[in-house]
Amino acid sequence: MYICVHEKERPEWMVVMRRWKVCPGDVDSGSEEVKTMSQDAVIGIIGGQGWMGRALGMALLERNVVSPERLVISSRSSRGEAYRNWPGVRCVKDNRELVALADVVVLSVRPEDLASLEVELDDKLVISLLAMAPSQEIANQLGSRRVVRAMPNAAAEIRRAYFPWFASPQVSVADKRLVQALLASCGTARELPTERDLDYLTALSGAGPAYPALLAQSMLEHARGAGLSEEIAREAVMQTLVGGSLLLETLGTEPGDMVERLIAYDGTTAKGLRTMMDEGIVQAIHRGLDAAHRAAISPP
Ligand SMILES: NC(=O)C1=CN([C@@H]2O[C@H](COP(=O)(O)OP(=O)(O)OC[C@H]3O[C@@H](n4cnc5c(N)ncnc54)[C@H](O)[C@@H]3O)[C@@H](O)[C@H]2O)C=CC1
Ligand SMILES: O=C(O)[C@@H]1CCC=N1
Repeated sequence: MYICVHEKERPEWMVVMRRWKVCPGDVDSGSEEVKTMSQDAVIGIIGGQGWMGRALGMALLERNVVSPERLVISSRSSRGEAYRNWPGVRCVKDNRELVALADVVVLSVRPEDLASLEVELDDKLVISLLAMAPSQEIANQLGSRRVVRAMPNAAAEIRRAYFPWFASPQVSVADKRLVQALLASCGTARELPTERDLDYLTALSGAGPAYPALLAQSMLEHARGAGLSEEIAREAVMQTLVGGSLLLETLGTEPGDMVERLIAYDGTTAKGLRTMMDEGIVQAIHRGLDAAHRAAISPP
């Protein structure tokens, strides 16, 4: 199935995939590089039934970035429940079989499972989603120097992840175009200049959806304590957090300016914010981000 969208309205992944001849009749046939990374590339996801692996696999299929026949996933059970509506997707248990089939291997197991992976990538392109595992460790463990580290977040499940990535020097320009197109299916993908930035963003955006969840939890507890019904408390918290975030994004306002603007009323908001700041909410957030960052660079 092919999607026809006006050039100006095409999302980034669609523009790139068209360059790889995904849509017939619109081929940049002048580039050998583009031909090499054409629709023939098979994507394998190790851990493709887990939270992140499944989110990426589903996004690739639903957005027609990869056809079912070009997707292979491995899981411990070999049964591809998550992919039952996509019979063309190959689900395997043996990661060596996946590696033999795939041109690009996405690694989406937990960091503690990395050491027990017995595969040899023979310099195939690998995209690791693992937190706390440096490129060098991935290269040593999997036998490929073409390593991309990418950091999704839980919002990949609804295609709203911030998905930064860093490529080792052996990754080619064509590889990078492919990576950007694959990851953009889950939200906003962005190449980073250094691996250091990726480690930092593991704490900020990788872990990020947990932070509004904590805020929502504490607001909800407070609303329940104030005697609101469960239904109204939940609706009020969710609509407020979503609406407030969309307001910042839509207006493009500097967050600090929005805080000042609301404090300037010198009313209820000012009382609430000043108390939270006097109690050390900003320092608590900074200390939390520092701790998550430390964990990202020196795992226990
Ligand atoms: N969940 C999140 O919000 C984020 C996760 N990450 C990273 O993504 C990676 C995956 O995390 P999740 O998807 O949340 O974990 P998960 O536990 O949901 O998924 C991991 C999957 O890998 C499978 N698995 C383990 N060993 C395997 C093997 N040898 N062969 C095939 N499959 C195997 C497991 O059965 C499981 O289905 C982690 O390394 C994590 O650091 C990064 C950013 C955010
Ligand atoms: O908590 C973790 O280690 C992973 C990385 C960022 C989000 N989840």
